[in-house]
Amino acid sequence: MATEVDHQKRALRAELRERRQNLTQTEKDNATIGVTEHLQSLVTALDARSVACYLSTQTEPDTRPFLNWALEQGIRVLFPVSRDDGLLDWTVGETGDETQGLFGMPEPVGELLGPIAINQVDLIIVPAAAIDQGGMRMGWGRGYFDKTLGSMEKCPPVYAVVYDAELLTDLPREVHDQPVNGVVTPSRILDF
Ligand SMILES: Nc1nc2c(c(=O)[nH]1)N(C=O)[C@@H](CNc1ccc(C(=O)N[C@@H](CCC(=O)O)C(=O)O)cc1)CN2
Ligand SMILES: Nc1ncnc2c1ncn2[C@@H]1O[C@H](COP(=O)(O)OP(=O)(O)OP(=O)(O)O)[C@@H](O)[C@H]1O
Repeated sequence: MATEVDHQKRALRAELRERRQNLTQTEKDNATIGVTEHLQSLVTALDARSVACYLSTQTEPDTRPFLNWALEQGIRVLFPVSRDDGLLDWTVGETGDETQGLFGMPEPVGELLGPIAINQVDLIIVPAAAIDQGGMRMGWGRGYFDKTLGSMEKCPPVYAVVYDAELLTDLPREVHDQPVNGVVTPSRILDF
């Protein structure tokens, strides 16, 4: 049954999605520069040798320049592959090809490593629609990262990537929602 919080989340997602769609190419290009720089600083500060990170869509802050840098550095990158049971498989995308996964998300093509492969990384970079000042995360509504993070015994640092205007005071919250340790925006890295 859809609850009041479900409705609030849905309305907020629609607003945030529209805002992203209205960004100009110049605004997106400037955001990419900042996000790339801050993701590189984060990986360097944590001395992460392996990271989990998604391939961004057209409207998400662009993770691709960061991913190219990470691969050049010899960092192992695990990419999420959506499964229809709500869990995420992971792949290093050794073929170099990209495809559209479930729901049209971009995914690399490669051997599927299964949900527990995520336990091997030093840093998890997650997509989000918004983050609040306490570090609670709202995603795009399929619960993939809530389930993944909620099932991990020992979780490395988790950072979300959002635009600055998506750092909100308060978010509607459900019991299964998982917080992040920090957030990367075009203008800064924020630790909770
Ligand atoms: N680039 C990228 N890859 C990712 C994610 C992501 O957010 N971004 N995911 C993060 O979990 C997973 C896929 N999650 C998804 C979550 C929701 C919908 C989706 O279509 N949701 C709504 C509409 C969203 C909206 O309001 O704009 C729908 O069901 O119609 C699709 C995939 C794994 N890969
Ligand atoms: N740990 C969990 N176990 C079972 N169901 C869950 C869990 N986490 C989330 N769900 C279900 O998934 C659906 C989406 O949850 P929610 O709106 O919090 O997702 P989200 O954080 O926006 O999505 P995502 O993690 O994919 O970005 C809800 O119906 C919720 O009940």
